[in-house]
Amino acid sequence: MIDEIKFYEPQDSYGFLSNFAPAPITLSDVVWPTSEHYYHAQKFVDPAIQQQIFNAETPDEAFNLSRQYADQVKDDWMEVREAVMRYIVFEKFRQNPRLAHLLVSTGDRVLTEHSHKDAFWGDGGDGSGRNTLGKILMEVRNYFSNKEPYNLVHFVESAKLPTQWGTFQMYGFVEQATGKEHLALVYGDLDPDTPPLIRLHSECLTGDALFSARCDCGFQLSRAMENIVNAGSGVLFYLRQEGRGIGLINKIRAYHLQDQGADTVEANERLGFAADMRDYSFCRGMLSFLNIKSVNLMTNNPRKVRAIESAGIKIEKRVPLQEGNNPHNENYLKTKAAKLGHMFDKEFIK
Ligand SMILES: Nc1nc2c(ncn2[C@@H]2O[C@H](COP(=O)(O)OP(=O)(O)OP(=O)(O)O)[C@@H](O)[C@H]2O)c(=O)[nH]1
Ligand SMILES: [Zn+2]
Repeated sequence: MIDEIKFYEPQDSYGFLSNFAPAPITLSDVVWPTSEHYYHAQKFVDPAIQQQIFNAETPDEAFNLSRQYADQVKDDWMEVREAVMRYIVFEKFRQNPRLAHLLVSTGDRVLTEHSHKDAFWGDGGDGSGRNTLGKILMEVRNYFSNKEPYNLVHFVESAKLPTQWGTFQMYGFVEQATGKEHLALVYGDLDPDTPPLIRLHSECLTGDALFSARCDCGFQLSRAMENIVNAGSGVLFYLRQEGRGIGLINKIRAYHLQDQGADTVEANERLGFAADMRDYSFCRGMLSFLNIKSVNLMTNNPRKVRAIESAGIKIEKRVPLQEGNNPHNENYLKTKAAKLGHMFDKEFIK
């Protein structure tokens, strides 16, 4: 059986593939509301008709107008229509990164416009049609599938996550290079022109879920979520980089060495690891999915700041996140400051 996605109505699942889906496309300083509007307007040389189609309230109205003026369609339209469609479908996805991510996330499934009315662009309803639109979408998908940041993570699904601080929208991603599952918890509405308050939180099962006081992770996690809710909007990225990238079992090995006197950096090194094995480059994929170009980043870690910047993300402001200092993590925090360069206030680690 072929794995196929059939789409048609823009409000149905995979409706974003339809030309009727709202997807603003800017060309020569004007904004076309949908690819359908643009496509129909190109049939005419008369600028008045083009303008009328541009102004159509809905894509259905744009379609109907083009039928109304059928006798004025330009002579070579049948020769150029496929090229026009290819161009505008490509622009639709290039200019709407969320849609490009969703397109790439369809993987290698066959995309079919399931249209009873159309056997050229669609499948004709019974599968006998040419599905030219589906083929163009698959070509465009091929292009973005091989391109950063679209190939870094695949978005899978989103759902509500009510918490003690407020209700977040949780987005699930799969990192393409490793198969790891990462989360973005979005609170409130993100404005594309304002850098949101974000936290890139590396997984620490012991601190985040098991209340460990050996580190500051659990305390930072709750404060970060609280801060985001208080700010009115923001994103907590939960990155599956357990143990600074060495994994849970190796972190227990490292803790064992620390119980015997090693510090957090020495323990990693004795196990044959670098002090910090994390790679943040895939974060660009999640940020681009959320249309975030610059951020206010909650962290004390200068390596994280550098890594994020070198992954192409602009840090507008660093927001310190000093939480949970206690007798059990006193040495851990001091080592972080001395060897990893964490920027803590003197009072926090005294
Ligand atoms: N290998 C190792 N990992 C640890 C140890 N203690 C905590 N971790 C891990 O360190 C990571 C902490 O990550 P973050 O909370 O992002 O903290 P950070 O990189 O110090 O930076 P900020 O909190 O942003 O300032 C988590 O993945 C923890 O599992 C340890 O002693 N050894
Ligand atoms: Zn921790």
